[in-house]
Amino acid sequence: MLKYARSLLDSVLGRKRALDEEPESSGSANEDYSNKKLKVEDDTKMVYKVYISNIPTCTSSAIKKYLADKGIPRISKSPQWDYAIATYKSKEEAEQAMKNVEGQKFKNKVLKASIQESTEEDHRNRFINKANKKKGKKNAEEDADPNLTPAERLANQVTPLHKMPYDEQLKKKQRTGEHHLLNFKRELNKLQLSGPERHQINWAKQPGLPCEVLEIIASPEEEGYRTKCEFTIGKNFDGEATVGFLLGLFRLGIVAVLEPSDLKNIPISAKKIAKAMQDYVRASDYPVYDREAKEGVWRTLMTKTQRTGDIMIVVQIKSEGLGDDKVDELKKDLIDYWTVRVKDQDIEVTTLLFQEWDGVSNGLTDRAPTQVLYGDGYIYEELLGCRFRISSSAFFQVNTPGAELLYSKCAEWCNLGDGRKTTLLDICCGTGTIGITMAKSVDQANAERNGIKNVKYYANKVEDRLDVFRRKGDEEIVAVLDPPRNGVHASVIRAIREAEHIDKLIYISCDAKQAAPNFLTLCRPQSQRVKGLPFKPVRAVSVDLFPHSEPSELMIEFARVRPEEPEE
Ligand SMILES: C[S@@+](CC[C@H](N)C(=O)[O-])C[C@H]1O[C@@H](n2cnc3c(N)ncnc32)[C@H](O)[C@@H]1O
Repeated sequence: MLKYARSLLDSVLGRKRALDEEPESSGSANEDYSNKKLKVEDDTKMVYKVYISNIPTCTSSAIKKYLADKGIPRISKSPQWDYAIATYKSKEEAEQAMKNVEGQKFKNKVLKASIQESTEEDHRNRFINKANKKKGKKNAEEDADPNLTPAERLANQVTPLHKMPYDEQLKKKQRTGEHHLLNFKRELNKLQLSGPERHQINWAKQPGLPCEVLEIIASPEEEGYRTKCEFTIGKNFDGEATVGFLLGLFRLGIVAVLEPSDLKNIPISAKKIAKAMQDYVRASDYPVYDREAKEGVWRTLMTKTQRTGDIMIVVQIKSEGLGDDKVDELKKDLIDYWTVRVKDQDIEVTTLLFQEWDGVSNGLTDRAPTQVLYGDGYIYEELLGCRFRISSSAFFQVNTPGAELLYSKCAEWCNLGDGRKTTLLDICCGTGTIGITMAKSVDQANAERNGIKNVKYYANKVEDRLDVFRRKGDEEIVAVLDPPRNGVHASVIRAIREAEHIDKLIYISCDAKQAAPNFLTLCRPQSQRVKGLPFKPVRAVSVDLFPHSEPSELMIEFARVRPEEPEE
């Protein structure tokens, strides 16, 4: 009988998601929406930055309050900076701000102030350069190129490989996968080992790659493959309400939102929905949310557009100050818009959801409920002949045909279903796609007969159910671990090692650099702390689920190193 361990039901119930970076700026509460400083109409206009220095580091909220009292309500200040920056559009205002603080004492330090002037365009380009350097982008120079249109800059930011032919992208990703494997081997060899167990990593002493590396598996679709998109609602450089992506990093000062029309990874259906939302917001009486002033109404639009044709739309607003009647009116109008008025644009919404979020974090959040305005709050996707129900917060691979190739390869490596009694542990299973598709494809008759009843789910964090690994029957155990970006808690890897009946672990990683500590714990020689025989990598393959972007999935098969087997 196959049995599947489900570690977390968050994809069904709705749990954690990464939140955008928080802004460092403080804002005044009552500004006119039409007069935002993010509106850039003339690139030759000047910007005046007041640098206030000699501030103790790690002092953000205190200095913000202090400067606000001195008539400087908006500053940029990071805890590690010993300075703050206030930006003005007029020289007079900047000079006044400088006068207000120059020579003043804050926490026993005498503040200094100076003004730096530049054009709007220089100001913007500097932020773009900074953002790119921070991301280690090689094309930072290119992005600073004044000949690049903002749309080209956005494409470089969101899909940095978009100008590279796809076969070149694949070669690059193949090399990246191999580089991660070599690094992992290098780190393993760096361990200071003195005990007799050090021979357990003799395999890592061999030159070259630590295991067989197969040729990268390409995405079946190169463009428009992203089923899930989260768009920001803000203003473009002309101050018009726009639904798209932020150009650059907000905390570095880039606040313009650009339409996704030129982005290769966004499907036409999602672009169409974003445009329809933009039309709606532009015609609305309510302003878009300003991330700096933390005012306004329209915040985020999320779309999930599946291969089945199902469409989920989630609209997030800041409702503070609107009052219940206005919010109800707005919800009714949204329902009418998305279910009736957009029909002529060939948009057939399956379910519409709504989130009210007054907090400062950007993007959809698990800290506020999501209300279902239309439909039942779910959509469906088909994958390897199985049908999955997806909620608004569910994790589901964003490239369905690519995920099919990944999971098929995983099933091949698991090598279940040739009559042997096997238990598959699908660790961090989310919606359960890996286990369920394998149950079907591996043992079709059995799956049909049982209606995939041979599955058992544990809706917990995997680290809270380590007992599952200890359960031992007479069957073979194969484990698949498909964790979040940063891997799993070391206790999970230690528990897998201690479960000596587990001989094979297929580790799927979307960020092999972050998962490297897990690989090390899995393969390092036995010690007081890390018990159980180690594993070693036997084969690996990259699977590209994100054409035109940097990441790809790296799947590694690890096998238990048994003493009777030569480790070399
Ligand atoms: C990369 S996804 C893989 C999901 C699954 N294989 C699928 O395709 O739907 C990682 C999953 O692990 C879940 N997760 C995150 N932290 C976890 C934890 N501590 N224990 C168990 N699962 C966790 C996430 O919610 C997410 O669903």
